[in-house]
Amino acid sequence: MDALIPRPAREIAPGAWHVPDWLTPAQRRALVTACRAWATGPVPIRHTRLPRGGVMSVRTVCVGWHWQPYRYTRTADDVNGLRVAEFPDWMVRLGRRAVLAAYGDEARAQEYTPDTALINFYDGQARMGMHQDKDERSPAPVVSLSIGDTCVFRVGNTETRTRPYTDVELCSGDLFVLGGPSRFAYHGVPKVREGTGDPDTGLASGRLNITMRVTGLDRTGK
Ligand SMILES: O=C(O)CCC(=O)C(=O)O
Ligand SMILES: [Fe+2]
Repeated sequence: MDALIPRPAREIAPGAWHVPDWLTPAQRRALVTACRAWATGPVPIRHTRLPRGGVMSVRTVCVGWHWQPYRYTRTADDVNGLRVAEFPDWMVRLGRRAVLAAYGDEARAQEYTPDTALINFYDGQARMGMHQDKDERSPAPVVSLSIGDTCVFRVGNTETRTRPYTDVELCSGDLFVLGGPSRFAYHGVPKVREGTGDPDTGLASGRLNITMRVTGLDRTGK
């Protein structure tokens, strides 16, 4: 994003924080490399199939727990039946730093222990409709990291998928945290601005989004 236009950190709705340019260029590159490896296996990245027969336009691969509409399991039963990659400790630490950056609360950051990440890849045509992240049994924040093409991220309210909502431009390196009263707010991605990313990240085109979450499930999935 144009460094001449300052983009201060901003609370978009109560508990919903946008922290522009949070990831360093080195972190962006490292995340692209890690996500590229996860995309190949043990469970390959795929368009998630929806129960009523459609497919999502984004491609998704998960670590820690596998998400399929609308639950988490350890094995990717709707893909190849294999167990997903372990959630790495470095990602727990990154999630804690993200919570600290959003809320400035060291204790809240230290107790944050994400155990799953959904990694979404958007080409220029991909979108995500308004939805709530509600398959987790924990009110802990969702930490979202964006790399590559800029998108329009729509942050709504907890009651309806319609207005009132606020549109935010998420650029490469931006952090967004949905927590507190906005943890279960509707949100979506109505548009990706094709060709706006920085190839130095290692991503030649498209948009990568990583959301870390706390499933609230124990090891057996209960
Ligand atoms: O791509 C984004 O910024 C949001 C992704 C999202 O809402 C999700 O994976 O649940
Ligand atoms: Fe979401």
